[in-house]
Amino acid sequence: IVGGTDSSPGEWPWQVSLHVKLSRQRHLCGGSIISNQWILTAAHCVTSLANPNSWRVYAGVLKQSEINEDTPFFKVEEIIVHPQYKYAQAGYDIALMKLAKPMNFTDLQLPICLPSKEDTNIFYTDCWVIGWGYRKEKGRVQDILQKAPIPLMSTEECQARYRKRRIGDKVICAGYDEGGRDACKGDSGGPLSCRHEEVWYLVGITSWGEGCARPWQPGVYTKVAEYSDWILGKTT
Ligand SMILES: COC(=O)Nc1ccc(-c2nc(CNC(=O)CCc3cc(Cl)ccc3N3C=NNN3)[nH]c2Cl)cc1
Repeated sequence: IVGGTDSSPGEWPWQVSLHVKLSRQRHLCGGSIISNQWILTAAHCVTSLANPNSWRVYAGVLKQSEINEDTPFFKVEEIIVHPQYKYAQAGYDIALMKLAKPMNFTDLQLPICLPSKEDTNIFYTDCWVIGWGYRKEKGRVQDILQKAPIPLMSTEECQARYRKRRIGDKVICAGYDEGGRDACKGDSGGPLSCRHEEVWYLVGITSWGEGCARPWQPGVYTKVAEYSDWILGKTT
């Protein structure tokens, strides 16, 4: 996250850190708890590593330094990538991870609400992007979970800023025309969380952008409300 600040313990209890363990282990992406057995993340996070056994899901953590060989994690039983996904800029950048065992909810690990598909007309005004990603384009993964408030942008405004790309209605853009606050490398798969009438909703999944926090280059997020049928169909 560029231009963010440290989060507090339990501030974003739905945020998870997705680690990959091959020879070494490292944070690869963010993700969101949507039920006691399902994590929602970005397809581009998992297509490189389709083997569920390579993944470790860490919930209830604020700092990456809390994670060591003794830290409990959730194993992944199944990974479901959206069938129309090709690459992030083409959309459908959404995937589900089924945990091998259901988690117990605690103050530090709780699900976030999915927006309903009728939600596409709610104008969210209190949205935050969260993650352990870089604070600048040539940076490194951060220890303390970062948060930044980001205003949503209309599809028309977003298309005007990304002239060479097709910005469809299944993505949502968020950013500042002056730049300065944005997601960055290592944040993808994580939530764009919006609070509406005291309830937090998973409005977007961090997907792509042209650089990080550049002027006129907003972040592009998978619009979760457009996928509620797909999510419910796969998880119930
Ligand atoms: C010790 O462990 C490690 O070092 N781990 C580690 C893990 C992951 C990565 C990593 N992840 C990605 C995937 N893309 C994103 O995360 C954000 C994309 C994005 C989304 C929005 Cl909305 C806005 C802007 C951008 N944007 C554009 N340019 N940069 N960011 N790329 C790389 Cl590199 C690097 C290191």
